[in-house]
Amino acid sequence: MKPWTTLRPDLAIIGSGSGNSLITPFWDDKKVVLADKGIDSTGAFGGTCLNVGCIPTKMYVRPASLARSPEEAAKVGVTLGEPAADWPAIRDRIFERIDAISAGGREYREGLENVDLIQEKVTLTGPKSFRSETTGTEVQAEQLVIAAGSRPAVPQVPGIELPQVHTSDTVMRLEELPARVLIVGGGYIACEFAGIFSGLGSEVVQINRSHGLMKALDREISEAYSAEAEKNWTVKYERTLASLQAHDPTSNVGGVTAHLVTSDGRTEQLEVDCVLVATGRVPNTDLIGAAEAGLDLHEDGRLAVDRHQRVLADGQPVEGLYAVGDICSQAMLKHVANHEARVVAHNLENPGDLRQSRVEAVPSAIFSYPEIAHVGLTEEEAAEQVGRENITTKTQKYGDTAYGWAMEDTYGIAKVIADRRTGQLLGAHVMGYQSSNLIQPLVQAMSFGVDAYTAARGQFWIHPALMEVIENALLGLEVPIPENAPL
Ligand SMILES: Cc1cc2nc3c(=O)[nH]c(=O)nc-3n(C[C@H](O)[C@H](O)[C@H](O)COP(=O)(O)OP(=O)(O)OC[C@H]3O[C@@H](n4cnc5c(N)ncnc54)[C@H](O)[C@@H]3O)c2cc1C
Ligand SMILES: NC(=O)c1ccc[n+]([C@@H]2O[C@H](COP(=O)([O-])OP(=O)(O)OC[C@H]3O[C@@H](n4cnc5c(N)ncnc54)[C@H](O)[C@@H]3O)[C@@H](O)[C@H]2O)c1
Repeated sequence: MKPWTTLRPDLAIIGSGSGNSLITPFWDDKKVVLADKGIDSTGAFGGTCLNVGCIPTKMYVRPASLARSPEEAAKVGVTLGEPAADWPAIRDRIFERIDAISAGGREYREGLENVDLIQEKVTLTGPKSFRSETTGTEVQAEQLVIAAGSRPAVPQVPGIELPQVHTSDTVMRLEELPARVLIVGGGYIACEFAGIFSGLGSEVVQINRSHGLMKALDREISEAYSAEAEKNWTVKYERTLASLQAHDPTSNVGGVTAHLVTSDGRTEQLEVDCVLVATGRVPNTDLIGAAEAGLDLHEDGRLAVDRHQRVLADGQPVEGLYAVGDICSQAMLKHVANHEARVVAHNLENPGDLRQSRVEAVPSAIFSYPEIAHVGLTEEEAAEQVGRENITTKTQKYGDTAYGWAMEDTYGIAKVIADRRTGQLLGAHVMGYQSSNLIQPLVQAMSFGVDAYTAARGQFWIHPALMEVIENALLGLEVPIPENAPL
């Protein structure tokens, strides 16, 4: 065992994902400790988004959607050749870029005189102190930010440890494109990978415990998306994974038999080459020993924070102790973590002028096939919050706009929900081509409090761009026309 060294920095951070951005020039003449154990599967620096999350997944979504071009082209009279996805080339293009960025980020931090990097797992020893058993370092910080993220939740069924079984942390580095993939789960990660693997040419079977996919979304969108997914790959509802058995237990290349159980108790078997488990993510509060350090947790294991992102202990904010990202946020989204990091960066530097993080109009997108984007309330939530009689909704089909005709689109929809008394937008849900971009004017209107009529008529919409689907959705709402409204 190494002798213990004690560091007393002005700022310590656990987590090099969103936490890494907190080391602003303000800290140049002060001492900072950054602790990160690295991504479990690769040891990489820089957290989930860069290494195993948003960025590599979307770099796979792009080739997968290009591989679908022949079906899209055929709708408008163009015949394209049979697509062939070169998985090793796609994988290497993605990770050559990402691994270099991660390595460069680590090297940069290692080279900074004012920053000590602890590249090991650390555990809290008090609200603003932690230790690394491996390096024998104890850190007692003036201010501490916990940005330790989340990890995949894996159901503990027999065979789950087989090498053919993956989470999003490992599946993107497979040697070959699997011919048959079983995807377990009906949420973000499961739906994105179902789109990727089916687009690239794998035979995909997606199973979900209940009926329908993306069930946390507006019901109309969840139903429309599920119907499209069912056309694009095999979806089996009301099934859980009971166990997995390797065909050849001594090899990690052969297939596996997945034993499923239906909700009415029947058993089924599936032969696949690879299993992706995407059944949610858990915050890493247990890994850092948050409860043992006396910090408050939500029921789902997240750290409890106030609007200034200060961590609570016994219901009270601990001065100089902050959290950002998946470890504390209900929405496990990178743009939320980034916003919280900007707020915390300000609060660390200005303890006498604390700012709050914004929780209104948080959008997100599911980059599946089709793509979905949403912001604000679902229709059910809106009806509950303001009364069903006070809401107005409009669902605009892409296919009923000029660009939708050009695309020969058959499934794209944009749904908007507003308060019919004031015209304020309450929620927006878009499914279809480029929905993650199309939704942005609605996020903007909600963020700046622009009513639906003014949002529609107070600006030009380029004709005949696909964005007209959003203009038409807004114009379809039954909302008051403000006095002197734009024409
Ligand atoms: C497959 C996938 C796709 C995604 N796609 C999107 C997307 O398209 N858009 C979007 O907005 N969001 C997406 N997300 C979510 C997004 O990646 C996360 O919300 C975001 O990366 C969280 O950042 P963070 O800083 O909270 O945590 P992380 O980036 O996970 O950083 C936490 C760091 O803390 C380290 N750590 C944990 N415990 C310890 C410890 N005890 N000691 C030392 N170090 C420790 C970890 O190793 C890790 O490096 C996706 C997530 C996944 C998994
Ligand atoms: N594009 C994006 O923004 C993006 C992409 C990926 C992930 N993420 C973030 O990461 C989070 C985690 O993603 P996720 O897809 O793992 O979680 P999720 O919460 O979106 O979906 C989890 C799914 O697993 C199912 N499930 C849970 N426990 C199960 C069990 N024991 N057996 C069978 N099924 C089970 C749930 O019913 C649900 O369908 C998301 O909530 C999101 O915040 C965002």
